[in-house]
Amino acid sequence: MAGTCDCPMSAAGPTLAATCGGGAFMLFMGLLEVFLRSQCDLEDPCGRTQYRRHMDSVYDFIVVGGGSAGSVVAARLSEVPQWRVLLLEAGFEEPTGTQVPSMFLNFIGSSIDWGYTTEPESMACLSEKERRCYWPRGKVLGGTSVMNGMMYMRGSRHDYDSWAAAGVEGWTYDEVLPYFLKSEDNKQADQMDQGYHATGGPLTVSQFPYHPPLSYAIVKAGEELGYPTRDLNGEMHTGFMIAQTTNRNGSRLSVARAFLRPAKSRPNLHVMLNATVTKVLINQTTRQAYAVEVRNSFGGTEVIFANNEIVISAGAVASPQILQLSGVGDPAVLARAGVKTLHELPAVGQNLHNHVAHFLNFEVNDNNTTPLNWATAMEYLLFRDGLMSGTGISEVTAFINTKYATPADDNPDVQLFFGGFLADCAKTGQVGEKLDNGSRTIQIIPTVLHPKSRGRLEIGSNDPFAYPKIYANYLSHPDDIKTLIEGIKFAIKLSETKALKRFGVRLDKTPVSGCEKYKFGCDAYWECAVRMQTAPENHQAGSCKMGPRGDPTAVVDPLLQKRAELNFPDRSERAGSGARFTFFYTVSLVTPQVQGLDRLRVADASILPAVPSGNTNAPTVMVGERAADFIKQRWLGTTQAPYPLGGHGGVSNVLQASETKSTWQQWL
Ligand SMILES: Cc1cc2nc3c(=O)[nH]c(=O)nc-3n(C[C@H](O)[C@H](O)[C@H](O)COP(=O)(O)OP(=O)(O)OC[C@H]3O[C@@H](n4cnc5c(N)ncnc54)[C@H](O)[C@@H]3O)c2cc1C
Repeated sequence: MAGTCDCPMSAAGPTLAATCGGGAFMLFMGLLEVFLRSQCDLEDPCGRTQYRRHMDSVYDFIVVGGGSAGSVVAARLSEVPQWRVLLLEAGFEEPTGTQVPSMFLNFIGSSIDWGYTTEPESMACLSEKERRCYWPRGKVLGGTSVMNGMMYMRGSRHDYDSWAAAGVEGWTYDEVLPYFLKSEDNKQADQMDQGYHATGGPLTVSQFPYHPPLSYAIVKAGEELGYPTRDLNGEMHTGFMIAQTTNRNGSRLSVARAFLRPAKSRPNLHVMLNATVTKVLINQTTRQAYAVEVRNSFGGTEVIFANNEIVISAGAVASPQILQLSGVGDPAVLARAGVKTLHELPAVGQNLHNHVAHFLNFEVNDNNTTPLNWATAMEYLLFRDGLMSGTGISEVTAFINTKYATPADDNPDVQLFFGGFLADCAKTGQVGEKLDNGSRTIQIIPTVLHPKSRGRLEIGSNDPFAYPKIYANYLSHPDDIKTLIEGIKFAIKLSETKALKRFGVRLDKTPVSGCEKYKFGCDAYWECAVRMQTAPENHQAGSCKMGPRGDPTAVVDPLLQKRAELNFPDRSERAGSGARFTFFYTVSLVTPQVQGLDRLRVADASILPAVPSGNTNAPTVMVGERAADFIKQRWLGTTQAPYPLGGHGGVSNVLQASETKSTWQQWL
């Protein structure tokens, strides 16, 4: 394998044995870990980001959070050699075990997981302890891209066009597509829809090297029900697919690995780990953000100044939390928490939403052995192939229409995820080792793509280390329940196809505890089941919503100030299609910037006004790309300020969210 190990090893992070539950797994998983860490391309001691122990006191740009968006923003800004960029990340380096695709669930609940729980829910997660849903989020360089399922999904044309139709100018599908392409290095571009993929970007995109036989059977089952197998990031968004993923040669490609490691030698990029931003400092006269307060790795507090801008990329939970801690938010919320209001913006933390799902268990005929043993381990260690090089049948996905969606719109309302055949934990690694529960089960997980339920989050105190209160409010809108029930019925129909019957797939009809009083399978039963055993997806979005300038429900602002024609002729060579395509597109010169404040942006999943139809990593990377590009245009490419300067001592774009609707409508 490529790479050299001739550099100091990184800090280990949680061990695989520990992520499997310790004790009984110690010997096999411990040995496996030793072997994995000796593989240079996985451990990558020489390629890893160099981080600093001490910060300078002033930078041009400060990026808060080194996750899916923040890694992109920091890497792209530091392409400008004269800019000094600081990336502050609360977590540490990614552990080597996370590089193995089949271990993708292991790190949930480990020390690299923030491990948020919601406040007690009234209509969902009812069988969870205290009715709280669990929200894993990466606390590590690379953020949640270090613990996600790696599925590369962009969402549909309809998603982005609807944002634009709601006033989020500059974000139609045609306007965002070039930014997906900018990142992409698609290793199978020739097998995908032409004109929708690129090569040569930092983010390697490809199917996993190995597919369990059941993966093929699932897409065949979809065909039996009339759904084509197709590139779901291409022309159409409805159908089945063994998805492409962000893996490189069978190992996880976190966004940090893709974007930050290649930038590790840039002297103008400083990366700090174990550095938690506790607030952003805002000048009350100029209404400009000018510094961040950071708890550094020594436990001390420092103030670091930004000459130009501060970009908050701390994710859908922490970004609104940081704004509120900084005095930006709803005055009532801030007052309750003991934080002085500096800028009234009640939308901060509102509009929080997420895909919502239900796990259906099915039994399958199988020899009932663990898929992780010395044979699969060796296959991975030597060839980066076999079950460890993928996520089992979680690599398959489908976008389908229930009776509530119109197929002609190509705007499916349910995504199916699958689970099973995961080579994750084994006690002995012997061929024939039995699974714990004595039978092989798989899961089909129907997921509501356009949830109408909305939640919110708010800080409960001015302690920056106290988790915010998350009110997810799942399944509070009746349409979400109705759609989910139809998704469940489709999943059962899928299990009854010839293709899946060959594997003996059969629904586990054990009633969900608490729902025994309903006849199994009727709508009332399923409603009870999904409320008891709610599966919150991991696609939290919208808590710093992007909206038209002055929209009181929006936190950040995509106002189109000036149009510019940009040309990326190199895209045509990268398309891998043989067909030349060149994008001439117009872009907003203003990006998600906090409404009414200057030099403060938010760029991460929190700005998505409505969660796209699909997984959220690729859309978040796209947001990072756009943010970096717009910042470059502001500070390098324009001679005039992108915002109209107001009469407030040079204050730009001052517009209080408390202004009336009629005031903000005049901007539309
Ligand atoms: C289990 C799981 C599976 C998933 N599977 C998929 C999938 O298969 N495909 C897909 O597309 N998406 C998937 N997702 C979702 C996707 O990974 C996320 O939507 C995406 O990574 C979010 O990116 P972000 O930049 O908004 O936040 P994050 O990537 O979470 O980044 C936020 C960063 O900010 C840091 N931070 C937070 N607070 C502070 C602070 N105060 N100071 C400094 N740093 C701070 C955090 O530690 C973190 O590194 C999955 C998510 C989970 C949890």
